[in-house]
Amino acid sequence: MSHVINVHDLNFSFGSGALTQPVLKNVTISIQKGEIVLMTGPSGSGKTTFLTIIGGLRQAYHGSVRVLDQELINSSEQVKVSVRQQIGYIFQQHNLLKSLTAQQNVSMALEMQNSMTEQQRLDHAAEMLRAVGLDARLNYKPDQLSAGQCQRVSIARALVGQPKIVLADEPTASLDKQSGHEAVTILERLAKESQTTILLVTHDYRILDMADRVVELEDGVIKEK
Ligand SMILES: Nc1ncnc2c1ncn2[C@@H]1O[C@H](COP(=O)(O)OP(=O)(O)OP(=O)(O)O)[C@@H](O)[C@H]1O
Repeated sequence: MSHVINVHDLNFSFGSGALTQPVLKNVTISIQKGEIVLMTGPSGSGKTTFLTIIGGLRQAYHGSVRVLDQELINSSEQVKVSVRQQIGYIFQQHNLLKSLTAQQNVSMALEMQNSMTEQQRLDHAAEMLRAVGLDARLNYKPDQLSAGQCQRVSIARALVGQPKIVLADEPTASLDKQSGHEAVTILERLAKESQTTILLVTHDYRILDMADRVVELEDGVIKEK
C-alpha cells in the first residue's frame, strides 16, 4: 500500500515556557495515494496548523511527518521546497490576483516549470479551466466572476501543475450551498481521475459525502469517524 502522507506521534505547540500552548498531541495518521480525507473539528482544534505542517509551510520538531517519502521534521529548506512543489493548495478565500485574468492566475502556478514556454503554460491553464467548466471565462478577472467561479479558478490553479497532493482549508466556507457543492464535486472528480490525494479541512457537513474517510481533530487529538 502506498502512503503519500505518514504522520506518527506529531506534537506541536505554539509559544514556549509558561506560555506553551499544545496544539497537536501525538497525532498519527496515514493517507494513501488517491484517497480523499476530510478533516473536521471544532474551531481552534488545530486543523489549519496541521495542514500547514503537512504542506511544509511550518516547522515542527517532535514526531515524524513523512510526505511523499520525505521526512519534514527537522528537514532542510530544500526538502520542504521540493515537497511544496508537488502540492496544490486551496484556501478559504480564493487568493486570486485581482489584476490578472482567470487564465493568467492559473498559468502563474506553472511559472516554476522552466521547461514550458509562456504559451504552453497558458494552454495548460485554459485546458484546466475547461475541466472546471470555465472555458467561457478565460479572460475574466476575479471581480467579474462569482465567488463559486473564483473558487473553481483556484481549484484549477491548484491542480494545473499535476500535484500529487492537494491541501484544502475550508474551500467552501465563503460559498453558498450549491456553488460549494459544485466546486468540491469538480475537485473530487478531477482528483479521482488523476489519483491525486486530497486532505480537506471543513466545517461543512454538506460535503462530507465526497470523502473516502472522515477524521475529526478535537483538542489536538485525531479520531477516525
Ligand atoms: N501563529 C500562532 N501563534 C500562536 N497561537 C496560534 C497561532 N496560530 C494558531 N494558534 C492557536 O492554535 C490553535 C489552533 O489553531 P488552528 O488555526 O490550527 O485551528 P483550526 O482548527 O484550524 O481552527 P478554525 O477552524 O477556527 O480555523 C488555536 O487555539 C489558535 O489560537
